[in-house]
Amino acid sequence: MTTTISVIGTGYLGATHAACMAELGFAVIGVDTDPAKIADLSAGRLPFYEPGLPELLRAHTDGGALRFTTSIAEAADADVHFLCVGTPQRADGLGADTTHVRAAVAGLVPHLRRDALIVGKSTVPVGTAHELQAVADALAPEGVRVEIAWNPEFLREGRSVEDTLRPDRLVLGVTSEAAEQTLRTVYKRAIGAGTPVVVTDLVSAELVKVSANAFLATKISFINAVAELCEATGGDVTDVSRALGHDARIGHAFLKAGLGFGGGCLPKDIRAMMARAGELGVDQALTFLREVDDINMRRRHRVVEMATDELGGSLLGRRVAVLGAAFKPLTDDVRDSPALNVAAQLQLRGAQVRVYDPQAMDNARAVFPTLAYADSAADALAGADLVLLLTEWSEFLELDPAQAGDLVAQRRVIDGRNALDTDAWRRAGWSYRGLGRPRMEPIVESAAPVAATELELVG
Ligand SMILES: NC(=O)c1ccc[n+]([C@@H]2O[C@H](COP(=O)([O-])OP(=O)(O)OC[C@H]3O[C@@H](n4cnc5c(N)ncnc54)[C@H](O)[C@@H]3O)[C@@H](O)[C@H]2O)c1
Ligand SMILES: O=c1ccn([C@@H]2O[C@H](COP(=O)(O)OP(=O)(O)O[C@H]3O[C@H](CO)[C@@H](O)[C@H](O)[C@H]3O)[C@@H](O)[C@H]2O)c(=O)[nH]1
Repeated sequence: MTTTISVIGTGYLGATHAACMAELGFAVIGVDTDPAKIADLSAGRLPFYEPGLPELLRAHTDGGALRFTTSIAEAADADVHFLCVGTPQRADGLGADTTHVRAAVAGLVPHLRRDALIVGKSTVPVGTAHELQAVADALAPEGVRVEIAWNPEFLREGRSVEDTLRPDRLVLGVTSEAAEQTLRTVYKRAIGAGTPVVVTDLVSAELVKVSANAFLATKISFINAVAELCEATGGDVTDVSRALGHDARIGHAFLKAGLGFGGGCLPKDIRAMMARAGELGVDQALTFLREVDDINMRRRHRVVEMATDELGGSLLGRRVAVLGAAFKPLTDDVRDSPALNVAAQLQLRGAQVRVYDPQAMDNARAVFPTLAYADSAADALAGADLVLLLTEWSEFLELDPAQAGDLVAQRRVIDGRNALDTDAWRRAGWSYRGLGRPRMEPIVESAAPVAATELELVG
């Protein structure tokens, strides 16, 4: 008999998980409270940009292994239920809003007709799984036993299919041997021979997830703090980072200095972790995360300062091309996007900003409708006094600096991601500023190289 899986919440995480579970051979039902999202997914249309996912979605909705509904009752007969609903930052503070995970469990459990395993994948404050178990126990129909497990998700947007089908580790927070075996069976086709599986309790599983994101955020802010030092001293953070990364104990990953981290996860998760530590009376353990957050936000202000400085002290009426709106390349996600934050700050200070992003234009318009948007990179560059690269899409890294130079009013670029080929841009007559790097002037090629014989004569 085919195992049936339900996936509750079909956003970036849930839609990916549902399609990948169908790819692994299960019958999958995806449930979401958003009817527009469900209409799109049911028709095989992915309502966001994620490489490789549209093909999986289309294949399995067409093939019948994957279907979607707004009715949680229809999920009741599944063998395993994955919780993938949002846990956004609470409007009234820094903690995570767990309303949706509670609502999902409270919505599902009364419909269950047999024992069930509900597996949390959302990122939650430590202790949530135990609270959900209490909710489930209170609402379970007579004779039905519901077990909550926690299986945190580590996928990265832009690589979510690969990360789901070939995870670098699995964390199974369980309270019974049976739950562990069920999850091992579900993931059997995804885990290669050497994939580590860490089996642990609910609390530790919840903690792994927030700790992983806090560590990644700390690594980025560490190198961005070094960038601040470089800016004060004339050092080049890209060289410092490269040299640091060669130490195998440190590594190159997540050591790229620039505009810092954004997105729907890292910023909210470090704030939620601090808030939870406060609630638990151990806030001192995580006060350093306040610094991590502050360093990160300072980078955004620094780019605005640099832009003002480049334009002689005032942004008023100056034309600024902003390349990038998504929080990173390969996604259309603009949640807490550093690029959009900078674009909005520039506009507030009187600049005429034109933003272009290859995938995130609709989402950007929805969040910042008053910003001006260009139809293409070339359109954004036309007549610009200053160019800002804020999301390192390959389309921008592949721009021909000479052709780009013909479009702008002034050949000045600020590379907020330290990603451009500096020499190529400088040789095309651009002045270049990166973050945590010295200002670089255009390279003027000398017209006639000195002949070797002349050098010998001088020697
Ligand atoms: N996006 C990622 O890369 C990623 C990776 C790992 C973990 N996570 C975590 O996964 C969770 C979801 O993140 P996301 O980025 O997919 O968010 P999202 O906002 O894209 O999706 C959440 C979905 O849940 C739906 N929803 C809310 N309440 C519901 C309910 N009661 N029943 C059914 N559906 C409901 C919403 O309509 C929405 O479609 C968060 O906890 C996040 O921290 C996200
Ligand atoms: O050296 C680096 C690496 C990343 N970033 C920035 O950090 C942010 C986050 O990047 P990334 O972690 O790749 O994006 P997410 O898709 O948000 O993934 C993170 O958040 C997910 C949700 O919790 C987790 O599942 C992933 O493991 C975790 O990497 C982006 O703004 C990047 O531009 C840097 O500034 N420097």
